[in-house]
Amino acid sequence: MTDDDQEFAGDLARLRRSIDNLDAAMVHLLAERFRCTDAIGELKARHGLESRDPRREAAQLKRLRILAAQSGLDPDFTRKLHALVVREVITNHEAVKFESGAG
Ligand SMILES: C=C(O[C@@H]1C=C(C(=O)O)C=C[C@H]1O)C(=O)O
Repeated sequence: MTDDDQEFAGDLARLRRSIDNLDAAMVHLLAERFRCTDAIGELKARHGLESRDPRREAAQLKRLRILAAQSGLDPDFTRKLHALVVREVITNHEAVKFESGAG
């Protein structure tokens, strides 16, 4: 192995260790977020509120677009990620509503 090969292998391993740490953090952050949205789903079902809150989502998207631009993340990717997460949250809320007999 040349010095260049060794440097490459070291860089790749170091970067992949960071990615593994970041993936673990993302899983923990998402788990915590779903714990909060599950609790909100229970509250909404109990109080007869709609699962979806378009005004809240619009405010989140506005804020996320700014944060993405500030941190160098593609704002469109941020929008797609938000849509994916919220879609899952709404599915969970609808299930809770149905199970509670409010659906
Ligand atoms: C969690 C809520 O319910 C829905 C899910 C949202 C989210 O995942 O952030 C935001 C708005 C709602 O459409 C909420 O109203 O806060």
